[in-house]
Amino acid sequence: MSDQKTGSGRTKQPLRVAGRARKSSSAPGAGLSKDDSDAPHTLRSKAVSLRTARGRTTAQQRWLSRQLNDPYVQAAHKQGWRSRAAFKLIELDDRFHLIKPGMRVVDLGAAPGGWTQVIVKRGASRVVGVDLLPVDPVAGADVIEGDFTDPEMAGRLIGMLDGKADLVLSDMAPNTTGHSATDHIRIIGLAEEALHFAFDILAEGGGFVAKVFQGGAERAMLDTLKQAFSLVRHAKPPASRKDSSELYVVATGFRPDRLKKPE
Ligand SMILES: C[S@@+](CC[C@H](N)C(=O)[O-])C[C@H]1O[C@@H](n2cnc3c(N)ncnc32)[C@H](O)[C@@H]1O
Repeated sequence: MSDQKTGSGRTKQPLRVAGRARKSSSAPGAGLSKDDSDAPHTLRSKAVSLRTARGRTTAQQRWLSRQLNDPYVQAAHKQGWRSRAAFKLIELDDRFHLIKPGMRVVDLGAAPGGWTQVIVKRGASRVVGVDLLPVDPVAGADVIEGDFTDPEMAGRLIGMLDGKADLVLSDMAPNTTGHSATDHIRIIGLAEEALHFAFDILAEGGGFVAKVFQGGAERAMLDTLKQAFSLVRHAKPPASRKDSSELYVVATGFRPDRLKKPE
């Protein structure tokens, strides 16, 4: 990846994690995921094991070849990010100036921890997160394993944060089914849950970012966002693959007074 000039006085190469990237918990030993969060340093060993399988070009091999030739995967490996997804947050933050030193941030769908690394590196003072998958510890953050949609999870995260949040980020993505309408509805469902959680935990003026897929069902969520935040934008960061319908909603300036009170 080419270096990013942030426009906010930040260094061009935003993070250099000392030493080699750690083994990621989201690098599934059993099979390959299409998920682009797959930790880059595990790919070579996957390639070796796939090469031992004789014969046809499988979808896995095509996926692996794409990963190996992806400049973001290579840059993540070199710079010590746990995922290529880290660059998406870097790009979103460079553009929208979301993370400020001393902030309290919630990271939903954190594994393997690329976004968590970025949040900590950019100066957040308190970072809590959750993922279905275990996440190797990130110094300066507390990430738990669990399902965000569990009824007790929101309360657990609120307890861990011990106060209001300045920023709620959701990079959660369900496993794709291949049926785009179904995938769209599932990811919007997760984003909506994240938004309602954000309503409970965000301080006035706070921000909310969530991954969605283009497809239409996000319109209702956008209406809610526009009501509750001063500014709502869409962004597809350059690191987001062009052939993916993924994009992010970025809402800033939370206005709790504008939320409809229950009757
Ligand atoms: C694209 S990955 C996140 C990548 C991460 N932001 C990073 O930079 O490393 C999406 C994650 O969402 C998680 N996820 C999906 N559904 C979830 C749920 N209901 N609760 C918690 N995590 C979930 C998946 O396990 C997956 O690790």
